[in-house]
This record gives sequence, C-alpha cells and structure tokens, in this order.
Amino acid sequence: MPLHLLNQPESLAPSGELETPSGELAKETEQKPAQDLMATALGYHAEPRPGKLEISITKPCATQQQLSLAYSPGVSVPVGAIIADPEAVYRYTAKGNLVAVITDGSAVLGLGNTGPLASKPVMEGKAVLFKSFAGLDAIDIEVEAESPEAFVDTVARISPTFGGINLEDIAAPHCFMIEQALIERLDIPVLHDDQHGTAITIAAALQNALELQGKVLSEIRIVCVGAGAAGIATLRLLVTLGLDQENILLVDRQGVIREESQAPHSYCRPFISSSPRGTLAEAIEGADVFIGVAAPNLLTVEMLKSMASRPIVFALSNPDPEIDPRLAHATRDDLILATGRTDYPNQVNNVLIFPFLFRAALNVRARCINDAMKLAAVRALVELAKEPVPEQVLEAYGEKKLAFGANYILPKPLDPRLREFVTMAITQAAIESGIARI
Ligand SMILES: O=C([O-])CC(=O)C(=O)O
Ligand SMILES: [Mg+2]
Repeated sequence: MPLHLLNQPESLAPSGELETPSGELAKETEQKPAQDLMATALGYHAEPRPGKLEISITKPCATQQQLSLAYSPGVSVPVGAIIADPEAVYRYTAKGNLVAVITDGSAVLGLGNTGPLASKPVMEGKAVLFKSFAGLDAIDIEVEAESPEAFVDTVARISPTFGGINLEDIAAPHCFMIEQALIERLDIPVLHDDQHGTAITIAAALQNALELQGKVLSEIRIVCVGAGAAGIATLRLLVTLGLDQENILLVDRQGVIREESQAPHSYCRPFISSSPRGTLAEAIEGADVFIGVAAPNLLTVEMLKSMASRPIVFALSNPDPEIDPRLAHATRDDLILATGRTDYPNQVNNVLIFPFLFRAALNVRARCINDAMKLAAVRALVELAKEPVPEQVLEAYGEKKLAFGANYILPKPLDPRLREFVTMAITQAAIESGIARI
C-alpha cells in the first residue's frame, strides 16, 4: 500500500485512479518521476551520512586550558551564575537559540499516524528549516507517549533545555489540549505549527487570492475539508479576520458537520452548520473557496466545475493534494489554486511562518506567541507578496518572472527577505503587545 494511504480515513480515501485528461499514457509517464523521486529522496537522506543534522561546537576545546573552561572546573562558574539568576541561562548556554521540534508521530504530514520513529525524517527536516531559514538551532524529539497527559509531562520535563517548543504533527483533538496545557505550564513560547503556522499561511494566501478574484472575506462561502489541527485553527483565524461563521461548511469523513453528534470532537462546535447540504459534493456547489487539509484526491472534477465563478482552491494535503494541480487547471481557467508542495506555484506551507514566529519570539524572549504576533505574521506575508521579487528568488526557482498574481499569491519559501521582513513585523507586534521580555 502506498505510504500516503496509510491510516487514511476510509470515506476520504480516493475512490480510484486519478482521472487524468490524457488517460493511461499519463499514468505511465507519471510513474517514472515518482520512482525517480523515491530513489533520489532515499539517497539524499542516506548519503554521505545518514540523516540531515549534526551538532557542531561553538567554542574551542583543543588545549588543557580550553578544556578546563568548557568542562571542569570552569563550567561550574556559569552554573553558579544561573543558580543566582535563572535568566543568566540565556547568557551562558545555547538555550536562547534552541528550539525543540517535538511530536508523538500521530498525524505526520498527510500520512497519518506513522508513530514517532517513522516521523523522524520529517522532524529532522523541520529542524533543518529552522536553521537554514531563521538561524535557530533545533533538535527533533520523537516521543513514545501512551496518553496526551504523558506527552505533556514529557515535554514539560525537558523544557528547561529549550528556548521554545515547536509541537509538530500531533493529531486532533489531542493537539488542542496539549498545546493549551503546555502554554499554561511553561514560560517559553509553545506553538503547534500545524495549527498556527498553517492557519497564518492560509489566511495570508486567501486574502491575496480574494483580492485577485475581486471577492471579500466577509461575503464568501467557504468549504473546509478536514476538521483536524489545520482545519480548525484556520477557520478560527479566518473568523477573527472577518469570515462569517454562517458561511462555513466544515466537512470531515462523514460529510458536512451538522450536528453535535456528528462532530469528531468538541473543537468543531463553533463550525457546526444548520445547512441542508450533507455531502462534500452538495457543500461545494456554488462555494467560493475550498480549503483541503485532509487527504489526496477528494475534490473531483465535477465538484470543481460546480464551484462559483473565480473560485479559490487550496489543496493542501501533503504530499499529495486533494486534487491534482494539472487536472484542476485543465478543468477551470478562472481558478486560483494553491498546494502545499514546492514543485507547483502558490506553495501554502507553514515553512513560511514557523521559523520566523520562533525567531521573533526568541529575539525578544517572549513568554508566548500571542494573537497580535500571529496577525502581524498574516499581514507581513500579505504585503511581501506584493513587493517586486528579487533576482535571487527567480534563480532559485528557475523562473524568468514572478509578480503578484494568480500564480504568485505568497512569497516563495526560499525568499531571503522573509527572514527580516516577517520576523521584524512579528517582533514589533510582540513589543507593542507587551510580551517582550528584552
Ligand atoms: O511539513 C510540511 O510540509 C507541512 C506540515 O507541517 C505538515 O504537512 O504537517
Ligand atoms: Mg506538520
């Protein structure tokens, strides 16, 4: 069974082969790149040494004198300083630049419950992104936890090591309670990336897509497929930004969530609909926006055809989207489409945000990542997408021209301006909202 079908909710599973305009031949030619990707990805992870991370040392340790500073007896001096003033830990250790990427492996990408061990490449990957995009040191930690409480306890117990905690790929509904419990318990920033990193990125992308399609958030009708971490957090944020709760249909494996008893968990409650529409096909008819954070190939050609004019489709299941992008574009030419993938235009992926939320929070030693910081992050992405794109970005993506428009609604993840522009905006919000400690 292909990995992307593991643990997939039954009624969300693709109903068969993807319908492609060019039929069998298209299927055969698609298999080759897929095989190439498998071999290349395995080689990338295995060679020249296994994995994607190593630890490096930042102080010389080659002479007896240096050794006596790095270790006994010199190391006891900062210990004493930290006992006298716990804040000194930020001066004498790596804590202030160190983020833990922590998971229980229960909702890994769109792959489902892979367990902690198999999630390790993803968590190492997040650590790589923290380092390369925001200069933050990050360590992946995969936890075998028998309950959400045990997971919270484990994270809380190891938290003194870190300047921030990035929770990653934890299934709903436990992810909501886990994040809340840790925010309350710890005095360092805690963020569940798949909720807020994803929600912020979607909100920014949607604002820009709506502007291009000549629509406004307060008037559109939206269908969100997936009532997990990303779906719930995104709807919450969009409502904060002006989306009318009445215009939301939240769909999960049973269809549109219309009754308390249908809801997979209590966090769906604000989005329970009184609409007569019950299936995804019924929900999508006439809708302006489709947000998929669920599973591959759920959005059919017929459904896409039935959407309102100038529709917006965010097919964000990773790695395989809710509709094949080529198929979607072949079906409608008035569409704005985004995926979570690097190899198509309009990548809506939390990598645009999580490195900079933590960079900003750690820069000012914020106790938490608050709503003001999240909203500033949305605004920064919205604005940066409208700025002229530097040559360096065009080169990185092999593009001749990129400009704000249907195929460029968000900055590219490899845009070096993100680090300064987005971090500055979030930092400013942290300072103005009074949670900066330095
Ligand atoms: O890793 C990614 O591409 C985005 C993400 O957090 C996820 O899908 O869980
Ligand atoms: Mg994730």
